[in-house]
Amino acid sequence: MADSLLLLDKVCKSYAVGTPAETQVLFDIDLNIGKGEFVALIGPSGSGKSTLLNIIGLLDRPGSGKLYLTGQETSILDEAHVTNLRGEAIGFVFQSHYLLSAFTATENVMMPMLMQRGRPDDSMRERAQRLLGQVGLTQWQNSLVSNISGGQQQRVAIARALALNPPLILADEPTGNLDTKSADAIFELMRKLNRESGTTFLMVTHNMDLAKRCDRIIELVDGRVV
Ligand SMILES: Nc1ncnc2c1ncn2[C@@H]1O[C@H](COP(=O)(O)OP(=O)(O)OP(=O)(O)O)[C@@H](O)[C@H]1O
Repeated sequence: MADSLLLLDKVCKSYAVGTPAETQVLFDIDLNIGKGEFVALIGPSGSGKSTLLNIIGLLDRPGSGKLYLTGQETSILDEAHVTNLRGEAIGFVFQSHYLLSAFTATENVMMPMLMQRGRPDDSMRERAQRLLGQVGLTQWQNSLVSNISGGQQQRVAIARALALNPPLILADEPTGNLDTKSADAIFELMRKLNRESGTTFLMVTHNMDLAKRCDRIIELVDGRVV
């Protein structure tokens, strides 16, 4: 396998810990994802995919077990360092893309750079426009995102996820709201970016046709990798 980018060692997670409603949803998850891989995460509704993605995305902490990202053991990091690592190492693409509809495509893609560096400059705008070119949106770069199609909005979300050049992109049902043709185009775009730039992708999907076209499928059932 290629160099490891993400390593999970016996990760467990429970909700409502310490209450009568305590429920364990992840059981001893071991996972090793190499640099440059494109991995699908599948499983029935309620199997723990979003919980696992939140833990890998450093939005939630495991109850027990260890998570290494870019070689760093994350459980020993304080909140400030976790936030930094999340910003540097991970780009997020969601089914509802959470774009700012009153802003242009370029402004949306500039947003992570702005949050990192504080004030806008020409190099940010140029990088945002270059990324929009990579996702096929050059002619829409000055459009308000409220004025473009769902598929185009998802392309903006992908460009935004790439803004800080993270080694890992986490995509939660990125094609869930799209028709078959647009879903296929978005998947092929992510595959192309993965091949060209070596960015690692972990994609949660219910679409088996797309999952089969990934390098590897990880299946969760009742909180366990099967
Ligand atoms: N914040 C929470 N508090 C309590 N239980 C939760 C919480 N979030 C999720 N769960 C429970 O954990 C289990 C796993 O949920 P999760 O959302 O991770 O599954 P999923 O595989 O992503 O499902 P889907 O495909 O429907 O999104 C479910 O039984 C869910 O009800």
